[in-house]
Amino acid sequence: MTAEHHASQAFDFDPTASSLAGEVDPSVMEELLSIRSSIDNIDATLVFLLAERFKATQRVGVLKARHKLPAGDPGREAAQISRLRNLATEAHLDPAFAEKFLNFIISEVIRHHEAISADHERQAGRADSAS
Ligand SMILES: O=C(O)C(=O)C[C@]1(C(=O)O)C=C[C@@H](O)C=C1
Repeated sequence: MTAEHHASQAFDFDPTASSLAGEVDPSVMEELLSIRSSIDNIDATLVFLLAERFKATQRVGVLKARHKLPAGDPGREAAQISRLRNLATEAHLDPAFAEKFLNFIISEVIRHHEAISADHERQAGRADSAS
C-alpha cells in the first residue's frame, strides 16, 4: 500500500459522523465535536502506543521461543498488575479497569508468543528431518 493510500484512509475519517446529527442543539453539537477531537487524538496515540508495545513483545516472543521459555510469566504479571493498579489510583482511573485492560493485552501477547513458539518448533522439526 502506498503512502497516499495510507493518508487517504486516515483522511476518509469523518470526525463529525454522529447518529445525533440534527437532533441536538447546534451549540451542544459544537461542544461535543470539540471534546471528540481530543478523544480522536487520544485514540490515535493509543493505537501507536499499542503497536509499539506489540513490537516489543514480539521480540520477547522470539527470545522465549529460541530459548524454550514459557509464554507466560505469572510473577512478572503480578508485579505489573500491582504497579499499574497503584498508578491508576494515583491518576484517578479505576484500578480494576486498569487491571482488566492489562490482562486483556497480556492474554493477546501470550497468544502471539504461543504462535511464535509453535512456528519455531515447526521450523526446527523441518530442519531436523532435512538433515
Ligand atoms: O515480559 C514478558 O516475559 C512478556 O512475555 C511480556 C508480557 C507483557 O505483555 O507485558 C506478556 C506475558 C508475560 O506473562 C508477562 C509480560
